[in-house]
Amino acid sequence: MAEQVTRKAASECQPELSPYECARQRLIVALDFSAADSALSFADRLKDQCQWFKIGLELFIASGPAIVERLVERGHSVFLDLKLHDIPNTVASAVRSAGSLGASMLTIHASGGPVMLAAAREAAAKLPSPPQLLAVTVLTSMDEPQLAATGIPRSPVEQVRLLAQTGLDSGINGFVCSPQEAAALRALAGPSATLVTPGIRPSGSEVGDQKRIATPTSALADGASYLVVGRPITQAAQPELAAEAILLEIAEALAIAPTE
Ligand SMILES: O=c1ccn([C@@H]2O[C@H](COP(=O)(O)O)[C@@H](O)[C@H]2O)c(=O)[nH]1
Repeated sequence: MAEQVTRKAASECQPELSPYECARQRLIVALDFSAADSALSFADRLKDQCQWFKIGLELFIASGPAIVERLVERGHSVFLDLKLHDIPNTVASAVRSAGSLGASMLTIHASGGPVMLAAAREAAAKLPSPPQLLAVTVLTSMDEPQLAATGIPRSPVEQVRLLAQTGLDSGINGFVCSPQEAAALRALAGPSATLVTPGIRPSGSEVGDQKRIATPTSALADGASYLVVGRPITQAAQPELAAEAILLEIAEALAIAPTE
């Protein structure tokens, strides 16, 4: 195979980095805004603190693919959270299109099944500089009754394990799960897997529509590679202070118990 560089940032930090620098590499801020200008000015406010930004469906649909390039141009790493879920041929084509934009990570739904996952992996593998594919297991807004309502008679952790095993069997080694399943998924997937956890809530912050949450400290202790935080930072009265408090909590957790 031709030499290929995956645009994945290392989830473990180099030993020479301080815990604070390492924290900067492991926090992903969700830019859930409805316009490019608001997202970019918010990213500029946090530019000295945050390396990673997540672009989700709201921003991507409102502002188009150019938003990825504009964040990358500013020196940021981009997690493109499009949660692709369609027939294998369509997902493979979407991976080819999205994978050329410059994002470092791209999501697909694990529940699309093994054929779809393998098609996505094969499409990514042919790109000159592919993003790391992350398979979304069970959305952090789902609990057991919500799963049951969609015909899934399992607990979230059982369903996360099942979908992650499907991902692993299809050659995918990165997953989105809630911090409550991080320990189980780390045990299943091993130390080299990338575990990205939304549903992060610092103590005392509003939960909103999330169902399976944990603090930054707990998520890291359980083996999360990256922590995704949206509203606790974007909706804070002083986002810089909110981001700083989370970075300090991550840095402290890493200093006490390096997780990788
Ligand atoms: O299971 C999932 C997958 C993705 N997300 C996304 O992460 C952020 C979380 O934002 P908060 O404001 O911190 O709740 C958001 O963009 C979701 O689309 C998720 O929450 N859960």
